[in-house]
Amino acid sequence: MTDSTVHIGLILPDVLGTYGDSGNATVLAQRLRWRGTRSEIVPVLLGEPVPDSLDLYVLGGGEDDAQILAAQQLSGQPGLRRAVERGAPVFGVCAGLQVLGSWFRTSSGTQQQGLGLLDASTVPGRRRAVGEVVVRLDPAFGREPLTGFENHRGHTTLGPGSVPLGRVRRGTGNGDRTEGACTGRIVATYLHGPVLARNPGLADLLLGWVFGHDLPPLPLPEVAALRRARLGRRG
Ligand SMILES: NC(=O)CC[C@H](N)C(=O)O
Repeated sequence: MTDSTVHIGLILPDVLGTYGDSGNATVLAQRLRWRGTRSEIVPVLLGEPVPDSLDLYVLGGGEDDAQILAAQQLSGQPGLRRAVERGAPVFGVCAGLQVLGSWFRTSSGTQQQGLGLLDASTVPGRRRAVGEVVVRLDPAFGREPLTGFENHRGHTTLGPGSVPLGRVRRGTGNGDRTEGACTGRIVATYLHGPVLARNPGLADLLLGWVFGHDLPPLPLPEVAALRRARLGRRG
């Protein structure tokens, strides 16, 4: 952090804004506010350079054509890559995951290079995956199951340079019973929700990386109740 304000880069919300994933930036800012830390959401729109100085970056989901545009726009400039080299966390959702990967092929057969920040390649599956997802997380990413909503056709295969976030209990995820991808501090998932609203532990994992230490939990009964409902648990 350059000062006591955490700067959250919201990358291309005008292009990757279809599924409400910009809410992930709002969740991060609110969790900081609840802990008494100032933050600023910095939207980076199409045609603007990505500043390499921000503390954390989020990318959302979008349609095939939108994500081709996003990949072309982001690969033509050094901002995000420089930020990653500095150790800044990056969080991508669905199209964001695919764009952060090595390459993806869309439903119409167009193949597009991604940013290569994740070792992940994506091809269209036979049918669209739509619905609720529950994932058993690898303990490195949290102890509680990840929940969210998926709406995508892409199936993603990880190479040795990335690890999945966990294994799918319900839903499709990457398409091979794994879900999401991580390399260093780059984390991506197929889940919408916004996913950080539904999974505050994942939000705090990212924020902990910004601060360099784990953050104390925020006891929020309404968030806990929502999680229980999503997981089909009583009480
Ligand atoms: N929800 C999304 O971001 C969709 C991503 C991509 N267009 C797919 O269908 O796989």
